[in-house]
Amino acid sequence: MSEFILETNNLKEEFPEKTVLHDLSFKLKRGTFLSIVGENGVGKTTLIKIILGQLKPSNGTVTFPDKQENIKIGYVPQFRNIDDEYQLSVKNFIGLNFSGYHLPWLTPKEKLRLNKVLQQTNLSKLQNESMGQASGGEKQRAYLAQALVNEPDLLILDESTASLDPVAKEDLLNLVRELNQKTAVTVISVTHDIPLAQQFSDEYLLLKSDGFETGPIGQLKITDYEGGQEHV
Ligand SMILES: Nc1ncnc2c1ncn2[C@@H]1O[C@H](COP(=O)(O)OP(=O)(O)OP(=O)(O)O)[C@@H](O)[C@H]1O
Repeated sequence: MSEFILETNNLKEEFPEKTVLHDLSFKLKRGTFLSIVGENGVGKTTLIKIILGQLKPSNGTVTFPDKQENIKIGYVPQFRNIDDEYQLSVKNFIGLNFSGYHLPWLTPKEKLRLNKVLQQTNLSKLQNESMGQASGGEKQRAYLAQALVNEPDLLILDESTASLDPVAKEDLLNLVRELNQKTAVTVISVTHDIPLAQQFSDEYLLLKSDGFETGPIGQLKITDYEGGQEHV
């Protein structure tokens, strides 16, 4: 198994109005918690879409040294509220994401996995509650649990804590960090919250309008971030 889960080489995305990602090359070590930061519009979500294979870069490549088909990716979206009337239980909501989900019941193996993920995300007690009645932080933990059911090698959080209150933000990231340290799942977190990135990550990737910077999180200075504090 390679030491690296993915690497990008000279990535560039040319949109009609704008070019983002300027010969972006970096290697991500397995087990790392990487925060991707940068101003609005510098290409953070574009990079995630390229990694997920949803968008083809205009130039450059993303490669998975251990072959793409062997790498499972879990994705946690930005928080979106779910209608109060949404009746699906927390447990069934999480189960929706099992790959090969096509039966109205779960296999014994899937049930075991679901119970483990419910425990890992502190949702066991809430499993039979309806998603509509869960708090914002609980809903977001359910999205995290959905991303975890297929035992991903790489977990991608795309501004997943934005719109949560400060306590729920920290709870979610504490959980992700614990999973990262216990199970060695690699984490990529896109965020505008520099203090939280500094608290929870190992490495950073700062995208800029004309380039990028990467290194250990201790080297990321708030002043490096164009716009600084006003975006925190
Ligand atoms: N499909 C597209 N066609 C044309 N332009 C696009 C497309 N997707 C993104 N862009 C433009 O590319 C730039 C980068 O978008 P992207 O969503 O990757 O930025 P971001 O860094 O994630 O921003 P934010 O912090 O606001 O979420 C933006 O100016 C956006 O308008």
